[in-house]
Amino acid sequence: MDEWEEGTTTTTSNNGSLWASGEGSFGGDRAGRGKGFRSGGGFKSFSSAGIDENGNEDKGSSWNSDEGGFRGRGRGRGGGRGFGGRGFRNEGGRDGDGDGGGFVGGLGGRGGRGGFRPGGGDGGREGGGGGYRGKDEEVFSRGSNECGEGDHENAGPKVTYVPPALSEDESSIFAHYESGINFDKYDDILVDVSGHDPPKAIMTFEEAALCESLNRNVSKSGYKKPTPVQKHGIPIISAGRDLMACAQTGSGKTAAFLLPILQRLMADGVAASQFSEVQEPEVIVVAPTRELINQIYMEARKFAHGTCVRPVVVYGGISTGYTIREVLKGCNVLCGTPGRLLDIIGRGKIGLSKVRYLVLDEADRMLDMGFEPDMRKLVSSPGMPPKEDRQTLMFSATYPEDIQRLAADFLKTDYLFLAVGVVGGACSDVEQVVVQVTKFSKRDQLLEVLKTTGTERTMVFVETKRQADFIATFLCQEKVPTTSIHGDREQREREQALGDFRSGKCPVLVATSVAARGLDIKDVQHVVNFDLPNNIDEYVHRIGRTGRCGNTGKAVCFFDPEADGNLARSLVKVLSGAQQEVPKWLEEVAFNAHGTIGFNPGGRVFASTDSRKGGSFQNDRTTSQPAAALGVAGDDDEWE
Ligand SMILES: Nc1ncnc2c1ncn2[C@@H]1O[C@H](COP(=O)(O)OP(=O)(O)OP(=O)(O)O)[C@@H](O)[C@H]1O
Repeated sequence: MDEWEEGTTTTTSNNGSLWASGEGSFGGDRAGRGKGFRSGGGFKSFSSAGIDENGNEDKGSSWNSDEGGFRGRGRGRGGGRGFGGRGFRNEGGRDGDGDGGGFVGGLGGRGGRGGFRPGGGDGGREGGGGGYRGKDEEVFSRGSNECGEGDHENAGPKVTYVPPALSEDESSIFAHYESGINFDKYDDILVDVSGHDPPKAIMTFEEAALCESLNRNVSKSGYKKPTPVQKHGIPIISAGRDLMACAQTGSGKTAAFLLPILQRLMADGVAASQFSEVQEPEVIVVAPTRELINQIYMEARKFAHGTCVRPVVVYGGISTGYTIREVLKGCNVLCGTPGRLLDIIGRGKIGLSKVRYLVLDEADRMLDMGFEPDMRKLVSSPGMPPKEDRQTLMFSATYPEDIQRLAADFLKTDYLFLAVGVVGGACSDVEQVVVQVTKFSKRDQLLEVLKTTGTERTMVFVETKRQADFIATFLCQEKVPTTSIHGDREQREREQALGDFRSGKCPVLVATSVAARGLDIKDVQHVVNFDLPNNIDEYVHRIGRTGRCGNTGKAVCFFDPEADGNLARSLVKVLSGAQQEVPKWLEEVAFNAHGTIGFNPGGRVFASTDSRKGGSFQNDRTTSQPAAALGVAGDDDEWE
C-alpha cells in the first residue's frame, strides 16, 4: 500500500435519514436532558449509524448515537467519545467538548453549559456538553482558515467517507430540468465584450462545430440553443483567449467553459490513461465548495459521456485514498476544491505540466481573502505552466472591481472581459420582496412565509452554522420537514441533506453561505434570506438559487433596520437594477444610514463592467481596499 492508502475504506449508502425520526429528531430531547432545543445536542436529522476512524459502523459513539449528540449533549460530565476523539477543526470547546463528544467537539472535558440555548438563559440542566449556546453568548472562534475542513487535510480525524457510486444509467446522467418561459428573454440582455479583437459570437450550437459525441451529449442534456454567456464565451475560449466572464446566476456559465474545453480535448484525441502512476490532467477546474465542484464534475462527466476524456473530482470530507484511486484511473479534467487539490498535488500523484486550461468558477470568491493564497500556490506549483502558456478562464455573476484588478495577475494581458447584463446584478427572473422585521419577529415571520410556500422547495439562508441548526430544529418542531447544510456537518450529512432537499423529502433547506453559490437544484421556487449576508454579492448569489435557466422564482428578504442598515443602499441598487419594487421604508433606511448616495458598504466597488475601462458606479467609490482588508468572508461561513 502507498502511504496514502487507508486501512479500511467503507462505502456507505445514504440511507436512514429521517428529519423527524423517533430517535430524537432535530434537537433531540432524550432522557430528560432538557427540553427541545435547549439541550440534547442540536440538529440531528439522521438515524443512521456513524463511522469510526477505521470506517466501521460505530453505533455507540458517533454523533448520532444515543450517547453522542451531533455536537455533544447538554449532559453532565465528560465521557463517551467523539468522532475520532478529537475536535475536527481543533476548536474544542466551540461546539461540543465534553460529554458524548460531538463530532466537532474537543477532547472530553467537562464543565460549560450544555444544550442549545438560544440567546442565553440557563443551559442544559447539568451542563457539561457544549452544544449550541446561543448567539449572544459567544463568538465562534475560527479555524486557521476560512476555507474550512476541505483545505486542511491534516487538521482532523482521518476521513473515511466514500460517496455512493454514481449511476451509469443515461437517464440519470442526462437528467435535467426544462428551461423556463423567460429563456428566450436572455437574448435581450445587453452584452459587452471588452478587450482587443474579440471573436464573433455564435448564435447556435451548430456554429460551435462540436464533435459528434459532444454534440449528442449537448442534445441529450436538453440544450437547444446557447445562452448569451455561451454564445460569446464558447468562441472566445475556442480562440485560445483568456477570459473573465460575468453573467447572471443560472444562465449557463458552466457549459460556457466546459463545452469549448471538452471540444478541444476531443478534437486533439486526448484520452485518459490508467497506466500512469502520475496523472497529468489537461484541465483544472476549481470552485469554492464541495457541492459546487461536485456539480461541475457531474456536468463534465455528462458532456464527456461516451468519450475517452475522463473528468475526476477531488474535495474534502471524503477518503483521500479513495480520491487518489479515482485520480489514478485516468484524469483529464481535474475538478477540485482548493485544499484537496493542493493536497493531492502535494502527494505527487498529479503532474501539472500538461495543464492547458485553468478555470476558476465563482472567480471573485476564489480570489478573495479566503482562497487567494491557495490560488497563488496553485499557479506557482512545480510544473504548472506560466499564464502565458495556459488558458485561464474566470466565471462568476459578481466581480467587485478590486477583485478584477487582482484577477488580472492570473490572466494574460490581452484577456477578454465578457459582461452579460450588469456585473453583479441580480437575476431578473427572481421576484424580490423585502420584509421589514425585528430580530424577535423573524421566526414567526418565517413560519408565515413557509405557510405560503407549502411543499415548494425553499432555501432559507442564515448567517451562522449554529443559527442553521437552530432554525432547522425550530422548523422541525413546527412540523415543517426541514434539513440543513453547513460546514460543520459531515460530508455524508451534507450530501444527504442535499439529496433530501432535491427529492422533496425535505422541501425546506436551511443553509449558510456554503450553499449560496452555484448550486443548481431543480424546482427551487423560493429563497428566504432569514439573515442578510454582510455583502451584497452574497445576496445576489443566494437569491440566484431560484429563477434559473429562464424559470421564475421568488426571494423574500428579512431586513432588520437595526442590524442590516449597512446593506440598505446596495440592496436598493440591486432591487432597482433588477426592476424590482423598492419599499419606501427601505429607501429611507438607506438614506438615513448613510445620508448620501455615495455610500458603499464595506468599501467595495461594484463594477458594472470591465475595470480596465475605469469601472463605473464611480459614485460608490469611497475607498478601494484590497479584498483581504474588507472582510469579504468575514462571516461565519465555511468554505472548502
Ligand atoms: N443552453 C442551455 N439550454 C438549456 N439549459 C441550459 C443551457 N445552458 C445551461 N443550462 C442549464 O441551466 C442551468 C443553470 O446553468 P449553470 O448552473 O451553468 O448556471 P450558472 O450561470 O453557472 O449559475 P451560477 O451563477 O448560479 O453558478 C443548469 O441546469 C444547466 O444545465
